[in-house]
Amino acid sequence: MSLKGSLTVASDKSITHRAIIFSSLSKGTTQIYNPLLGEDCLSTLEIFKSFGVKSHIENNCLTITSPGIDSFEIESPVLDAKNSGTTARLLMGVFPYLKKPVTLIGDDSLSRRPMRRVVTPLSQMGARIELKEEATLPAHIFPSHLSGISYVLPVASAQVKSAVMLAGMLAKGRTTISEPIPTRDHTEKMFEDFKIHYQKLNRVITIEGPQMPQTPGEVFVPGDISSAAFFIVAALIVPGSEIIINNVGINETRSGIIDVIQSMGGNLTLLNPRYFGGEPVADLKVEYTPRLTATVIEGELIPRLIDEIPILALLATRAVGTTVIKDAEELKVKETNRIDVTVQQLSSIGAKIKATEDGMIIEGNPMEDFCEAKVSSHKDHRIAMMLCVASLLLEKPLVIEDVESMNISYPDFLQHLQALSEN
Ligand SMILES: O=C(O)C1=C[C@@H](OP(=O)(O)O)[C@@H](O)[C@H](O)C1
Ligand SMILES: C=C(OP(=O)(O)O)C(=O)O
Repeated sequence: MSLKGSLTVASDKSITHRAIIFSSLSKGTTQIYNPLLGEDCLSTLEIFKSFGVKSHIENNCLTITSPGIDSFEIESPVLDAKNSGTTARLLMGVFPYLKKPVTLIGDDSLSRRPMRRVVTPLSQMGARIELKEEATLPAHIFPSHLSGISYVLPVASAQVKSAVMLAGMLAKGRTTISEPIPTRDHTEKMFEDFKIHYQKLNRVITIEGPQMPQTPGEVFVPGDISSAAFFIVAALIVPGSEIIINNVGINETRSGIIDVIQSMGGNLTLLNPRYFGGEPVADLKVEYTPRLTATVIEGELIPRLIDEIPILALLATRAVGTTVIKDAEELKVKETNRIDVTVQQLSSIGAKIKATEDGMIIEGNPMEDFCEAKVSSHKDHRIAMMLCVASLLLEKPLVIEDVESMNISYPDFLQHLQALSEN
């Protein structure tokens, strides 16, 4: 069954988290238009609501009214980031500034993910944060006076960069952060929107603190390229498909998937490029491509498409030749070990895919049929949606265990897929 028609995918998760954080830290009212109301962003919102921030959702607009960070009331000291790494890591940069100690917890998956990467720079700034021995949540975070530091990011992580940027904004003195490999720059853009002065020169960010964010009144969130990725790949591999995805963010730090698809010979065209709320966007036209060619995905490309690797692995199974994905060891510390889970799930339906230390190797063949199998998302939203797209290539749909994990980033995914299939 081919996919036809146009759609607007889920709004950007990374930008919505940051819009909620900055709106909550600044005094006054901010209207966030087109927010993502997926479970992860709601985890961020719930934490700020527990501090006395008020919110209201109407007509695709989230209105946040905050007394400002200096007037937060800490009613409950236990704060739950649930499944969201972005919530946990970015907010660790803010919590040492609070007037009372708090404990940050998460669900089973988040409680396995590494937190030392944020605690190390924050401790150097003077934060007192106690983690479990394994360097994971729960984290006990005590009120601390922070001072600026110079820090070179040892991992290419926008979450670590953003935690240090937020702490640097609230700290006394100069913070410099060097980023050897560029990562998504939505926090930098939000700094500009909320009037935080900083400099970025040759991958080095400098902030003079303390500074308090000031609301611009309105923030606009574009469509999420990481969510669009599932429909892009679906249209490329399901015969007869032709779709248009409206208003997708194509920020250079996120658009690695576009480069990869172009290098594979995929029929993907960017229409009407423009700006939407300070972020570059375009409408993406995608058509079925019978002959895709294998590629290599590595190096500086990896952070520009890190969350798209499970769905790109599926795409590679339909391309002619051997696709190699390397330098992607960060995938092992996402909601699941996404190298192992992607390889297990795609192998079980007949794909020729092998895990390596830092990625995977995929022998693609557009002619080979997938077979029925018992598959599971392992409670990872990106794996759930990747398996839904794989299912389009089978006669009988796959039964996917824990498919509802897609509510983390894309609650309307199945309705959107259904609507395109009916056209
Ligand atoms: O900053 C962000 O919004 C994100 C950064 C990335 O994580 P890392 O910083 O751990 O690479 C990404 O995988 C995650 O989905 C969202
Ligand atoms: C890794 C992800 O998110 P987070 O780190 O915020 O849990 C993701 O959305 O794929």
